[in-house]
Amino acid sequence: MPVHQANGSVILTHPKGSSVELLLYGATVISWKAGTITSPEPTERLFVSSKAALDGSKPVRGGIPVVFPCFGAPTHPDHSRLAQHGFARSQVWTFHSTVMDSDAGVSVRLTLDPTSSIGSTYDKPFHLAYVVTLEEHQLSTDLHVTNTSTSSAYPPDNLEFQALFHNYIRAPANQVLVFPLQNNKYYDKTETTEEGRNNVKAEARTAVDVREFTDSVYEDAPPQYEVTWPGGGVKIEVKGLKDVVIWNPQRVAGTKLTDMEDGGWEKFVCVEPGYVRGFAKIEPGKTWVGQQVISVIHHERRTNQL
Ligand SMILES: O=P(O)(O)OC[C@H]1O[C@H](O)[C@H](O)[C@@H](O)[C@@H]1O
Repeated sequence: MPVHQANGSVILTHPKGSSVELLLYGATVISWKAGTITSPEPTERLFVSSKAALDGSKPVRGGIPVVFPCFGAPTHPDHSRLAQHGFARSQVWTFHSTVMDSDAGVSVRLTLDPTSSIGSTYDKPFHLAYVVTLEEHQLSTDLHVTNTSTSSAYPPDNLEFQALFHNYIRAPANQVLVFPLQNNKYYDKTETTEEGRNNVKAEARTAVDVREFTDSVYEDAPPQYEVTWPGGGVKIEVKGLKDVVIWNPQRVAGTKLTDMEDGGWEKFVCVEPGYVRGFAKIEPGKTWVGQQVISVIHHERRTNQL
């Protein structure tokens, strides 16, 4: 059975051996195993802290949490009562359907609609659909956000939101490079003052590393980037997700996270495609789609690109 559901989790298995596990809680992908052409044995590609809560008591520290409708602390009046990163990562989603089940790919759709629990802190009408697609060497996640308002008032009852895929890519953090982001503008959330955090910087490096505590929001990033390390890597292609956040807490911030295993920060880099600078805006009845396709890189790091 290529799509198997049990105890609040959904497991997708591809005929060529790759697999994905996601929780209905937060629609969080907690495992993606895939091989490469030269090393076909399916290998875990995501990091989940051994101290992560997987029982629905708090967002998962690892995998791919879905951030919606605000990134970080809320800054929009519609989000003012929400927690950091919004509610999508801490609500139980509904299994809607198997979208595809073939040699080309195995794909499922989860949905999230307003509930009384969500309504206590967020009252905008919305419908979310999350489609997760597994191929032999590739994982795609698509978030469809619909403004379900039926109001015909003017000005329109727009849905304004941020969205992001918080990918914890399993990798030797101190050897990771992310590129191409040279000359891209970014905001540095490790700055200690509000003024410093709001100050736009230009990325000087040919490739970005996370050997020090890093929390950078790249605005209007390219639609494709690579995350590589000696002997491995992934390529991320995006649609509708104009920004990308690169985060690694290193020891300095990692030890403050109660659900981070000791030294966990050495085992991943978060490369998070999103729409997080400003707000995506959709009119009543309209749908917005944000998509990422993560592929395993088969070649060694191409140093001539750096
Ligand atoms: O601890 P969390 O709420 O899961 O957030 C983890 C991290 O998410 C993003 O990468 C933000 O840019 C960071 O500032 C934040 O620390």
